[in-house]
Amino acid sequence: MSNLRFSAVEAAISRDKRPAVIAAGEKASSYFGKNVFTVKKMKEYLPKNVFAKLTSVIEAGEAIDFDLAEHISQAMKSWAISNGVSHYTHWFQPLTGATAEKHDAFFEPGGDGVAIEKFTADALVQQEPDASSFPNGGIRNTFEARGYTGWDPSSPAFIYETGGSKTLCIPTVFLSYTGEALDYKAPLLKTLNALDKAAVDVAQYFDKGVEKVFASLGIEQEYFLVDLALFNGRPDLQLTGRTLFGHMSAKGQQLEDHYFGAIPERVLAFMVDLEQEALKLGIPLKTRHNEVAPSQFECAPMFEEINLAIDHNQLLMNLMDQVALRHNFKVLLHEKPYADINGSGKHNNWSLITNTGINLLSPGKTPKNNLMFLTFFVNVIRAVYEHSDLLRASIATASNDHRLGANEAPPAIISIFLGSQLNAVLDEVETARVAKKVKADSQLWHGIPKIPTLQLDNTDRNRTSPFAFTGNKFEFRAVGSSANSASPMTVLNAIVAEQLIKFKVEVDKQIKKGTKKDLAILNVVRKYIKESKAIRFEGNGYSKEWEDEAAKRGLSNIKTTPRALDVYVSEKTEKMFESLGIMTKREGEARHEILLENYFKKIQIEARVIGEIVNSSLVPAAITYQNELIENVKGLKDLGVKASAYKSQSELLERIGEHINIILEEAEAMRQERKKANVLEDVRDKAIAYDENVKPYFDKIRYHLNKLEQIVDDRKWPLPKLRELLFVR
Ligand SMILES: NC(=O)CC[C@H](N)C(=O)O
Repeated sequence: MSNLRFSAVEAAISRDKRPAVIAAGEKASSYFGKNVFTVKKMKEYLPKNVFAKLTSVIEAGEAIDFDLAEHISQAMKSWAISNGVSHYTHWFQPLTGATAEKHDAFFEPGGDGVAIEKFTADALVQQEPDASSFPNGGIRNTFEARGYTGWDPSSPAFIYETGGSKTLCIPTVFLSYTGEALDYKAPLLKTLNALDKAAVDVAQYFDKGVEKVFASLGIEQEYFLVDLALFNGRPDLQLTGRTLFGHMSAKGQQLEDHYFGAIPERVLAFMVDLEQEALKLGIPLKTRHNEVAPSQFECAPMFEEINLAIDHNQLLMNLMDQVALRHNFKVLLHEKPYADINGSGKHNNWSLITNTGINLLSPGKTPKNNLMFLTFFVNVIRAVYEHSDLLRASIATASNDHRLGANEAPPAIISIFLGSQLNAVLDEVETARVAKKVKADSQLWHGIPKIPTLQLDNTDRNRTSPFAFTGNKFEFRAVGSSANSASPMTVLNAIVAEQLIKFKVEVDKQIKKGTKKDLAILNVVRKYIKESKAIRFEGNGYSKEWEDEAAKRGLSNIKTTPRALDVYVSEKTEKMFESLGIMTKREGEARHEILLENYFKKIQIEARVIGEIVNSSLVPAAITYQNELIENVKGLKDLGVKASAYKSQSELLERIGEHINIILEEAEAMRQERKKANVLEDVRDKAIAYDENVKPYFDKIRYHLNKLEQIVDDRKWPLPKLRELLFVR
């Protein structure tokens, strides 16, 4: 078999289909967190008095001083070295979307041929990577390259093992020399403080015992697996993460036989391996299953504190990639690797939890608790209503644009699904007659409907909703599978913090005027319910009626990234981020520029790959077959066979010729549009040009290539077909 396709198919077919699952041989609980420098391990490695000091610092939420950092660095070093670690690195999340690391050895020569293993507080707390080589939106120039990574003690250090080498990874933020955030983590951490303060202030209306509120997050991660050899046979998958052409396999997901089906053994072996590695890193993976599309799967951990959950998800994506290779699989985290079947999301399940263990988005059993629930619930709705465009922007990428609006992924219109029960509750609160003057507490509660205890997930499911309430949390479903969740979660935390601050101002104003506290709260809650009604939608998010209705309600429907991102630099957004101390105007502008740049570069790469595949691979294959047909028809004619006997062959020849011609014409026209876009100076103009003038060619070219794929001799088609990518495993 000569061509790459057939050798790839052969390699994929001959893999061991029933590999033995490598079991850890121990209970998962015995190795959970084995590679994490947990508080328990710190206790083991730190002197008693130092550990006591650390505990009190953590409890008070104070900063760790240098002396304490010195002790921790020594403890960390001893723990790491006793586990066979040779190097350490600051592990950070630049705006590339991936994680970054630069390793340094503990080893240090001392002179006289002796050497020691060294790690100091300095090395733990701060490092200096080159900031200009990372996306920085003009904040850093090549000649002023300095940037800093700074230790985030709220996320524990861990040992990452790869290729027999072990590295101590220290989670850090990444800032420019001038102090601007150049990463996803720094703004997220800032939102946590803002949210904590705003939520505590409101929670104290109900419970003076609440001293801390944190956001929790559980991230469902969808992904595709494809055999490594087949993946390597597709330059488009390799370079862009998605197939840019390929006729849909005759059998796709239409029989719905894959979802929750039995997991193929080869895939299961990968999953078990992944879970074991994840658990060692303290990532609490709990769920695994087949997703809807063929070769699509999902894994999900238990929820955690939001900063940790996001670090863990970033780590998990690395781990998935690494572990998959051991099984000769490639993990596809792209939102839409295959055009006509489901794409992949990263559903973010978000809630608010108090230090007293109360989930503020879980309806309570008593009327008082219900009012607390309603307060937070309605404030989140109001916040999403107010900043829906910003939430849309927070999930906008070139790859997610392909996913939104079809195949169980939410549309670009942001709306909230509450489920019939809670919708009815809000309607009741809105219209209930509440006594103007409350003599006794008991009277007030007439205005608050009894909320039935909602079991987790007992609300109906609406897969077309971007933001759905699921019993005791909100699920932001629009987040793409390859995203760093810190982007949408920074926005969500911030807008809710801003909203809670406004709420308290309004309630306090009423209290000052003499309204009883609970009534004042209820008044403002009712006002918010009325104001934010437009964002609530229970129906089919894909329908044309909803598009029209949403437009009438004033909700925006921005389908592609370049324009969706505009809101990042709107006055409203800048004011919100600045007033909460999360991002300065300059940081916002830099982010906007980085995202636009990322967008046009992604489309530019796709366009180039299409050009290359068309010209050097698929069109030549079609021409080879066309030549065979020409010979065939000529031969028949020469033999004197009557024309009606090769009429279809002649027509086939014509069809092939027409498709080839259109493909070549369109590819050339696309190249010309690219050239025009490339000379545009302004990055927004460039991104829009790529979106509106270059991208439309993709589907046109794909259409004709797919037609060719169906008629050209299968033996001559050089690149793996979708049916092979999706079903050979
Ligand atoms: N079953 C599901 O939840 C499918 C979700 C879908 N894959 C998405 O893109 O979000």
